[in-house]
Amino acid sequence: MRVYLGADHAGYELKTHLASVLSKEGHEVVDCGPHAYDAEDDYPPFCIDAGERVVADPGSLGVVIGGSGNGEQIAANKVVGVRAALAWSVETAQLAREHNDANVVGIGARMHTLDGATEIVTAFLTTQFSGVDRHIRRIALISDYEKRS
Ligand SMILES: O=C[C@H](O)[C@H](O)[C@H](O)COP(=O)(O)O
Repeated sequence: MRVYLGADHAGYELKTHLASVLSKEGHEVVDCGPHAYDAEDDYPPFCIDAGERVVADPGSLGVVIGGSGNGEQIAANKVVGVRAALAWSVETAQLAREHNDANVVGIGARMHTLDGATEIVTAFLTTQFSGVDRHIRRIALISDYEKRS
């Protein structure tokens, strides 16, 4: 699977770790930056870029990483067609895919160990959307609103 990664300084170490782990697992990882550690950088451009690339590449998924994951999720969700979920456990990551068909996950690197965060991201990447009618209906309501706005 193609996986787009975006972050900021707070997520830089985890992004680097994930790029290595996911590549070894056979994923095609696209690093949307930052490409060097800069303690003063800002997450929006990197997360918006990751979100745009996911939308332009159906079947791909995105991971946006910061200190909390909150701002990263907010930024990615500004891209039309992105459904970014903040996941803080394996279960919330799985539900983001099963119920919400999320195509981007936000992760708070300061909230987890590297291994713990990797487990959450792996759960997100390996879980399928359930395709259940009620979830399709709810996602369509969100998309309809997005198209009207
Ligand atoms: O929601 C935003 C993220 O958690 C950022 O990674 C965080 O705000 C960065 O904080 P600071 O600039 O204090 O390192």
